[in-house]
Amino acid sequence: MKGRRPLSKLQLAIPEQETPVTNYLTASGTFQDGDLLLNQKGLRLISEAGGTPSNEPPIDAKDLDFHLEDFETVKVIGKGSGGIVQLVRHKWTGKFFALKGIQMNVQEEIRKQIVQELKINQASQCPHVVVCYHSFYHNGIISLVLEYMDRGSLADVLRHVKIILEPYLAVVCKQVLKGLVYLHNEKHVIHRDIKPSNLLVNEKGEVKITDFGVSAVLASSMAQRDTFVGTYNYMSPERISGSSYDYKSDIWSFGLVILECAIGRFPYVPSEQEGWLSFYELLEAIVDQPPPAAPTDQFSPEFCSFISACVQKEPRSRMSALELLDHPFIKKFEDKDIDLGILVGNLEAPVNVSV
Ligand SMILES: Nc1ncnc2c1ncn2[C@@H]1O[C@H](COP(=O)(O)OP(=O)(O)OP(=O)(O)O)[C@@H](O)[C@H]1O
Repeated sequence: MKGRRPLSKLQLAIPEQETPVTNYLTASGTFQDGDLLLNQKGLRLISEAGGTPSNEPPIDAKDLDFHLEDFETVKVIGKGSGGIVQLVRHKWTGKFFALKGIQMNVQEEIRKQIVQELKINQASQCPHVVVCYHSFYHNGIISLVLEYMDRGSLADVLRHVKIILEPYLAVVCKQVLKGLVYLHNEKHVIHRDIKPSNLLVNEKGEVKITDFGVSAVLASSMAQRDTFVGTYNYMSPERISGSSYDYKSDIWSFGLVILECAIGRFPYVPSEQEGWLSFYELLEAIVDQPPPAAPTDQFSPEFCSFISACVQKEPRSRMSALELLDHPFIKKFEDKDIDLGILVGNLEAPVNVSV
């Protein structure tokens, strides 16, 4: 197949920003948008009614101790389309965090959504969603202080282990589904960018969803304008074809990710073929072809049925995250005491530090 591009390069650049970021800066360099103030000292909400800074910031008092200068860089641990992710150490507490920097040269509409999502992010309290402890805005870059996940992402894990066996996958699925139930049923947000690099793992074997804030918003803006940054690979048929979509769109992406973990390759690339697919080939495959399935001769009926329940082309036919938690595939391994820590424990941590 000629003229094909690697899957990882299926990206479009963000167009020039329409409104310069400086338009949103106060004289002191603080970023202000409606009821939100963001500067080097962190995020504050201004009371909706009075328009003056609230006496009660929505974040814990302890978070106010976070200043960018209080972090020292240990090393760069990842690179995304929006910027780099560094492992940093908080000088006063000695604790390690992942500091993710995102360039703010985006259009006003997207910037507004980012700001909105940051509020949701800071309030998030679920053991299966990566905690965002704090956010800074400085010199055109938004920095997020995230919980450090010392085994990286599922994409990193897959690079080492190639495939993940069903018992371990069931444990991964259960945790991701709990995170999705939290996002869908409690926070009422669609993640929009479920993919292997957004599912993070730590040494304890905990799996957590990340990036439901900024990157998800960048991705979601594609439906409204041509500013999509990221990958189309895991997009549901309704979403990639520009139709309206809901929480079930995340379930499609989740099913595709889990199938990829099981078979060791992106499901839309046949095994005999190189990992290359143009955007239009991918679009055609996702929209016009039958959904991918787990090979019945290699996987249990429960697993095949689980994948099928996720990757139904008709969103209404897909199970919800809550329903999937009760699926026989999840139930099958529930009392087996499977420790994912054993699978990821042997993998190299991005750096040799204990958190
Ligand atoms: N909280 C974290 N703890 C540990 N590693 C992380 C953390 N967040 C991100 N990483 C690492 O950094 C990498 C890059 O993350 P980032 O979210 O910037 O981009 P991405 O999801 O890979 O791609 P894109 O920007 O296109 O969504 C991840 O794949 C992961 O390996």
